[in-house]
Amino acid sequence: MNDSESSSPSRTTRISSSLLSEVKVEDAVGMVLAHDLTQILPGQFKGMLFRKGHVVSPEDIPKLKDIGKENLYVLELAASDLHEDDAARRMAFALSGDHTDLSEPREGKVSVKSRITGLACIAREVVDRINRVGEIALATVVNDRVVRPGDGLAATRAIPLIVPASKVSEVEEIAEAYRREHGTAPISVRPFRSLKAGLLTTGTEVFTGRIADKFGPAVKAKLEELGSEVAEQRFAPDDRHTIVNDIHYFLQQGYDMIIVTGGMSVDPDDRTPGAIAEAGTDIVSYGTPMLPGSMLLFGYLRGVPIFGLPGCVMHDPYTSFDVLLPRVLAGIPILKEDIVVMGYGGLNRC
Ligand SMILES: Nc1nc2c(c(=O)[nH]1)N[C@H]1C(S)=C(S)[C@@H](COP(=O)(O)OP(=O)(O)OC[C@H]3O[C@@H](n4cnc5c(N)ncnc54)[C@H](O)[C@@H]3O)O[C@H]1N2
Ligand code: MOO
Repeated sequence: MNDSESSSPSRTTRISSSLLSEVKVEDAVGMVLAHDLTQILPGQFKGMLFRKGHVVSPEDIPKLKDIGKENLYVLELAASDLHEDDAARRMAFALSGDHTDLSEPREGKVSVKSRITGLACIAREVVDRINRVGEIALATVVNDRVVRPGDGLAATRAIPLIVPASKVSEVEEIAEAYRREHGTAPISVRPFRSLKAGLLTTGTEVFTGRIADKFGPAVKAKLEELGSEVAEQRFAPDDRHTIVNDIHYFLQQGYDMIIVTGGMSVDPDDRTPGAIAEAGTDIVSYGTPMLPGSMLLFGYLRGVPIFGLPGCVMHDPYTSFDVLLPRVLAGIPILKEDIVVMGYGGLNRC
């Protein structure tokens, strides 16, 4: 806050080109609140006690004092300024695109939410540029996160109650430039395609029935959760030739994705990576710098995405498969560099 123009009974402050006059709570009966007022009761409640536009009544006075309000603002907004609610609304509108919804402003914040189950697409460079503008805040989830209907993607807020409209215009220009260049908004959601996968479970111990298959149910559950399915599961012993033949069989069936499980590490019986290569796969990466899931292989066999899944995918709830599968389902091509950068932050409980 800047200069104060008078003291008692009310103090007037200039913010940007607007005037904020303070009125003692006792003198505010009949007055219209200029912004939402928040109450925080640690462990119990955090939210609005009074909404912007509320007309102060005598019964409100003790409640206002309980949340520490001795004075309230009367606002004279200049044409070149924006109230926090309008600033947040305009920024959220400018930034958000496909499959998103906007909330109403609450306590100066507008939330951008997903309308569907899909992959959050967040342009990090835009987020950073906007947060360099100053006096405004844009917080988002990380790019490529799986979101469900109603999940938050981003929230916008002005830091002071009043911001120069030029700050918001700057945000709108950054968002518009991104849209022009990329044909999509900086914040959007990509829907998942519904793919049919061929699943080949390797391991002589499973093939011969020594142990029950635990990989099938785990992979099926992961695909179904995102709207895809295992169309057919086959079993193979640890024999390279058989694995190659089964992969080719899946290709002939026209499945959208091929998943081979087990036999991905360093034992002599681990035949899967060699078989996937021999089948003719363009291997993007064998080895993924993430734990669990470091022995995962990803490639394309005549354009069909193919995974080699290590044993941990059957055991650990979150592995490199959970990072890459949603991207494949969203139709995003996986490049070597996408896998290289998974190492930073890629150590999960393992
Ligand atoms: N010396 C090293 N040891 C391990 C390494 C390594 O680099 N050096 N990598 C580790 C990592 S990381 C993983 S993950 C595991 C798993 O690798 P594999 O994919 O080769 O798994 P398998 O050897 O085929 O089996 C391991 C384990 O899981 C059981 N299994 C496999 N498939 C099924 C199935 N369909 N249903 C039920 N159980 C299954 C199998 O019987 C074994 O008990 O390797 C680490 N070790
Ligand atoms: O493929 Mo394994 O993690 O990395 O457990």
